[in-house]
Amino acid sequence: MLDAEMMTAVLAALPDPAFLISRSGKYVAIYGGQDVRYYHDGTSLIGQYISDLVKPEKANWFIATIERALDSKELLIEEYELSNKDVKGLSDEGPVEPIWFEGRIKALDFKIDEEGVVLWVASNISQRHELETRLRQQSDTDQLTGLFNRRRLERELSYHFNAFKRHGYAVSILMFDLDHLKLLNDSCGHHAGDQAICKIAQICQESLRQTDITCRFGGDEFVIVLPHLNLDQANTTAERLRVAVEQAFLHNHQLHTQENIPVNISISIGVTEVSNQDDSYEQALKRADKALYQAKRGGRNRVVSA
Ligand SMILES: Nc1nc2c(ncn2[C@@H]2O[C@H](COP(=O)(O)OP(=O)(O)OP(=O)(O)O)[C@@H](O)[C@H]2O)c(=O)[nH]1
Repeated sequence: MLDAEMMTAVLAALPDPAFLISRSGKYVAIYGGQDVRYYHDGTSLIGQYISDLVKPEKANWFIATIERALDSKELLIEEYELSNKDVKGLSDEGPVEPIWFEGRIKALDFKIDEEGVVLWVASNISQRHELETRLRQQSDTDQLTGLFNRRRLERELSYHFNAFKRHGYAVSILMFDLDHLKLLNDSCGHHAGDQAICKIAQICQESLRQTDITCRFGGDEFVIVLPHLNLDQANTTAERLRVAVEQAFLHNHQLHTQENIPVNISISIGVTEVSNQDDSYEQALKRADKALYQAKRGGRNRVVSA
């Protein structure tokens, strides 16, 4: 059997720090987590209160989580970010960058100083978190342009469609397509076609608001979701974008065929606003697609709304 001394040694050897924290947020004890590559020494925290050590917003979250663990008696698993700069009184020795933690929090069935206590094991998951973030970004991003891809667009449309239904704020959609890209590819080469696609992506990013969501839908088709813009405002935005593309290629990025004939690049845009009659975002997207088709049929380099 293990004696008390052995138990103390076992607890001290725990790879991840394990805190005992009371309902009021007092650090009662800490065990393990002594590898400075992963953790800061937390012994200076003992006897102190979370609310005195971290900013109010974060402290409130810690206290609420402790209360939830105590009241539910369930094992809670929570991810959170913390830097030693966020916690008063921690030494500088240890990781420099903020750490992503996975906290495993469980109520203990005894009290200390008449207060419920939880065991809070904080594991450093920064590497895993960074990998997850990178993978999520990659799976949401179009490789050529760096814009969001169709998969991410569907998520955004779904989110804003539901928000429209619930909160009633306007949501508009632009769908646009390069004019005569095939001709450009054939006369100037595929690389010039790629360059034109990238330049247009850049123009979108420069001329739209940060809250607008620009996506490469596929090939030479793009979709932009404009939260909080009604049809009139979306038409104005579309026209501004059309002109910006036309002007950019006319003045700064004029492309030429191998015979040195200038090639004018333009886009055709379909615009629509999500309406109460729409049962799904797909209906609105189809409307924008039809308007785009009309813009092409009407002679290209124009905006049509539906
Ligand atoms: N360079 C390049 N070309 C692409 C890419 N994706 C699609 N295309 C080409 O873009 C052309 C798109 O064809 P369409 O949209 O039907 O026709 P278009 O020539 O653009 O003519 P309109 O859209 O009718 O004005 C096809 O020839 C595709 O091969 C890409 O990533 N790079």
